[in-house]
Amino acid sequence: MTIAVDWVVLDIEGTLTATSQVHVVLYDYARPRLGPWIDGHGDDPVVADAVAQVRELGGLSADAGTDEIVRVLHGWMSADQKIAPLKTLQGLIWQRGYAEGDLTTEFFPDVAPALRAWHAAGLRLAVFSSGSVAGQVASFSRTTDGDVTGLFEQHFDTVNAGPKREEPSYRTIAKGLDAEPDRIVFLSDVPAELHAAAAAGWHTVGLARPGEPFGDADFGPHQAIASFDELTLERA
Ligand SMILES: CSCCC(=O)C(=O)COP(=O)(O)O
Ligand SMILES: [Mg+2]
Repeated sequence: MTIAVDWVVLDIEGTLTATSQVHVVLYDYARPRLGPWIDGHGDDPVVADAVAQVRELGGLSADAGTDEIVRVLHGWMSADQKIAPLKTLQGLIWQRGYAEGDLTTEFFPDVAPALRAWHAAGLRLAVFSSGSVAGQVASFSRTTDGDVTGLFEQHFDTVNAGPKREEPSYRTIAKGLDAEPDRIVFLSDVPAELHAAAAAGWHTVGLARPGEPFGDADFGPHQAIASFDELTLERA
């Protein structure tokens, strides 16, 4: 499959990394650290704002303590609800984890060679993930394929773009990239995300990676591939 575009926008979980990299490695790392992080960073306005959002969205009282907040956050993680204040707090914890060498991102084997080839061919790379921008950048800074942060020009999350399954988020990103929608391709493992991107006029490619949650999914009108090796991208 060959597609000619200027921008390649990539999802992370299920597209660049195995789902277990997020749900097991990263979630297990964040889980016991949420409470201590909240207690240790009460002066950080980002943390204070996230905590206030957890109280509101989690139906807690305004004076709910850290234990109650952590219980809500753990519940969201168990249900894999990618709610913005949870992603913000996780991102801060992961940022520290990568900086201290506790965490390393493992990409699928086809990913780093493809990213480097597309970048070398003049394609511009960006990310759209539910993971916070801080978490995205940190996770690219220390991978089994080295530091790949320099390959990416822009990062989008549910805070600066919006929900991944809603068309307006993709219009916001296209504006941020200063690109016409038909000059952008979105790569994701989640059909509902691809539907939203296609509704905004983007090219779409589904990742049906064997053994992943969406490995056998019905990608409908979207072309589906099992590996980046099956995809040729050219600069428009
Ligand atoms: C270090 S970013 C981790 C990714 C993450 O937290 C996540 O929820 C992945 O969601 P995606 O939208 O990339 O499927
Ligand atoms: Mg995904």
